[in-house]
Amino acid sequence: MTRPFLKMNGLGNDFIVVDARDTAFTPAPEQIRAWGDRASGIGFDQLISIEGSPQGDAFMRVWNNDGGTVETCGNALRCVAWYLNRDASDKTLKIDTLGGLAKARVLRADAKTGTASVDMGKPGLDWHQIPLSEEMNTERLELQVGPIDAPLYHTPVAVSMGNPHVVFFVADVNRVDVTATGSLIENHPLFPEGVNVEFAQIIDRQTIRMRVWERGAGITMACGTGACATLVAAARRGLTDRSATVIMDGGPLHIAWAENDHVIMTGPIEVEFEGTL
Ligand SMILES: N[C@@H](CCC[C@H](N)C(=O)O)C(=O)O
Repeated sequence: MTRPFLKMNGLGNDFIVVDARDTAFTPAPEQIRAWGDRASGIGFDQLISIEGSPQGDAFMRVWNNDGGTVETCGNALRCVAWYLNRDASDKTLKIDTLGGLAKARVLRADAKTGTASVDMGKPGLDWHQIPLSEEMNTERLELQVGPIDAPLYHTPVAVSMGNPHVVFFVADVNRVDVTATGSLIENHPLFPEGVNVEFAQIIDRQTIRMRVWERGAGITMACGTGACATLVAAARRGLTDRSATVIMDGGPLHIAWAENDHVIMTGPIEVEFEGTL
């Protein structure tokens, strides 16, 4: 059976989006890995299917390119919002995910691009079994990768945005070996279900530079849930205001942690091409 898809991205974090509202889509993990391979397949960070939902406008299912199902994806939520509301009518969409219900508004849309704002819900500050202090320090996690003068990574902040994140604050994000360090932390025994890893450098109280190692996908150009987790971690530690721009390799997202505890993510989407699986 053939399936049409859209190749989309949010700040370079890229997806294959399949509309499965009428016909079920249940790809096997090895098939996802083959499609996701950038050398021999189509290449993407996540595979997304849009399904029907009894409690929302749609259900968004997410697989990483290693074939594993995960709870949610912030950048893909903006893409799905654009897909469901391409005329950018003044409408709040409810998009359900395994990580919880998100509410999205499309602020601008044309045939190939758009801007959307997503209420990602409340961050989880006690998502993991690891003992967290008041400051949410994961005090048992400390590691050094590389030569003796390499940076020491320690006391990250653990935040759930529906999916798990640990955020490390560093003096210079350009000195971080994201692949070596990120893959070690993703597979650290403290995180039996794996974890997304953010390395964040505070520029000023409204600006954070962040690089990410995504669970099940490796280095990506941007991570929406990672940007939200980073802002929550920084604001909770008193390093930034509750509203800031998080600049990733693929560009900036605006994140606000509102007084009602909800995290609002605003940023762009882009359509690259369409095709058939
Ligand atoms: N790129 C995403 C997150 C995708 C899932 C993540 N790798 C996980 O395993 O939880 C985003 O924009 O949030």
